[in-house]
Amino acid sequence: MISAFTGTQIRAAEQPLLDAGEGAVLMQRAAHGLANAVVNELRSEGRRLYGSSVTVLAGKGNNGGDGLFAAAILARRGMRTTAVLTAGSAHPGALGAFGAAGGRIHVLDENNAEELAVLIAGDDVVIDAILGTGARGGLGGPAAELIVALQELKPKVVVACDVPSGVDADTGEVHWPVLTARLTVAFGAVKAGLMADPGEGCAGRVLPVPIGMEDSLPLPALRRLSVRDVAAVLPNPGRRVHKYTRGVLGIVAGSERYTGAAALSVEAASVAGAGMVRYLGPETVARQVLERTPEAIWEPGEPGRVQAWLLGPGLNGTEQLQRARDVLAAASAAGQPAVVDAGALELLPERCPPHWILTPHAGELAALLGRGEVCVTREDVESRTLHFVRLAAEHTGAVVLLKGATTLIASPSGAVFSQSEGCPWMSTAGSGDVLGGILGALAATYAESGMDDDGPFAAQGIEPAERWAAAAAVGASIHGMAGSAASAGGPLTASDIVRAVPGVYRALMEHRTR
Ligand SMILES: NC(=O)C1=CN([C@@H]2O[C@H](COP(=O)(O)OP(=O)(O)OC[C@H]3O[C@@H](n4cnc5c(N)ncnc54)[C@H](OP(=O)(O)O)[C@@H]3O)[C@@H](O)[C@H]2O)[C@@H](O)CC1
Ligand SMILES: Nc1ncnc2c1ncn2[C@@H]1O[C@H](COP(=O)(O)OP(=O)(O)O)[C@@H](O)[C@H]1O
Ligand SMILES: [K+]
Repeated sequence: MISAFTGTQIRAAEQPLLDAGEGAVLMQRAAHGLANAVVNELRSEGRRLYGSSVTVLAGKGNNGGDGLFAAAILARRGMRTTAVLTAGSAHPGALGAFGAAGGRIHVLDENNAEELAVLIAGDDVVIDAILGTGARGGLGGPAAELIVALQELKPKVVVACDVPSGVDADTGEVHWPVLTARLTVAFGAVKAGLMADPGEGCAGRVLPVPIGMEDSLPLPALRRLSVRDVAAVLPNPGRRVHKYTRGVLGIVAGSERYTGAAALSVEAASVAGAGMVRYLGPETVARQVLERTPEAIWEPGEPGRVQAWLLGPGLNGTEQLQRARDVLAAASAAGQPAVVDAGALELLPERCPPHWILTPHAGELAALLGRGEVCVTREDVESRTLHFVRLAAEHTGAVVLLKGATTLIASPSGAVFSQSEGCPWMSTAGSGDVLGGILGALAATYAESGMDDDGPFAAQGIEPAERWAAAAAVGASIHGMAGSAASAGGPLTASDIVRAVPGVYRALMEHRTR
């Protein structure tokens, strides 16, 4: 499990060490971690350190101090080093060390941003150490000009010091312009803003470097399940199971207009481990669903028993909407878990049970919040994903899974998970319907006993109030892994994601036995 913390939490954890006069030691550890990361990045490209060039963009705070100390280490190891002081002044000790190691210094001013950008862009590595956790807002003036010009010139390798400057370490909000990093070296722990969009999109790979305050960290603001975590909680049918004990999922999806959504979600649920899928919908749609997944059962009348529901993909028309309304009311009364997507999001009651999982994309989340009189646009949600997903979970009382390049899952208890295994090729029609099917299958499987204190989530130390959010994170992770496997770097269809799901399960099961 990767845990992420806000800048405020990390500063609080550092405080006792700072009070004990250990600040300089922490900074040295950070600088060594950053310098080593630069060395490894160059070596991974088969480059020699000696004679390679690095520029550090250094702000006036401790972030700039970390960058300058790291550059001093690199200068002593044979790199040609340059510093650009973006605020005129810099951490005195670090600047002294940098000068003593033989680094060249430029001071950014109103007139030289473009010229410096051209100079820097030719270097092998650029270290962004302008702003860290102490930033208020983003870059302005000549520093912003420098970053805009540099971004256009596409420097070879950008390594961000702690966070890319301009990314809010607590929230992932981005104050443009930001220099997109290939690697972000995070000191002490990963910052929450590196695991939520749009911040994550600027950070590249994130490498946490311990600096000695890790034992004092509080509960994380955000968590990400690793492959090992997902493997550990994956339902694994025992010898005595049968289809009903494995979990039956009821699906209300599709319509005459959107037949494919029903077909995709039913097939995805079937391959993602549901014991059985009962489909509820018009006969014309059901025929196509069964053609693709003959294993599913069509329920023209009163449906048989289920452990969980998936409602919403491709939902349209009076008859299907009424069916979904009835099922939601029944599921609420019976205390059954439900995954609620797309068209069914409009049918939700004001407060939902905490074991319902809502799966909006940014536009749908804006509409969902609008029902509670929070007027926001899709763009607002996209620029403050962590804030709005939390707000939606708080307002609805349900688990809210916000889809995107990074998928955020907020529990009404306040816990948030972040998964990012997918790839941009997955932004294709029907991809969300497949996710719905996977989540539905997991909900049906976990419904009976998965959430108990002797279940798999408890064994991973996940608190009862966070377990349904963790289950949704498992679904997002499997969906992302299946999409990336199906893509292998190229385009894909939603059907390809479905076909890749069993392979992902197999790989995870193997992981478990290792
Ligand atoms: N605590 C520790 O001992 C350790 C901390 N560590 C490192 O320190 C970093 C935090 O350092 P920090 O607190 O000095 O703040 P930092 O991120 O460098 O930036 C703030 C500076 O920039 C300025 N500034 C603010 N906003 C601005 C803006 N929009 N545009 C322009 N300027 C702006 C602000 O000046 P002001 O405006 O307040 O005069 C201030 O001087 C952290 O990310 C990690 O790298 C590690 O070494 C481990 C040990
Ligand atoms: N850029 C991206 N990178 C990775 N995954 C993405 C990206 N864009 C979208 N996705 C994923 O693709 C799916 C799209 O779902 P959705 O918007 O509901 O599409 P649809 O309604 O067409 O099925 C979500 O699971 C989302 O997380
Ligand atoms: K930085």
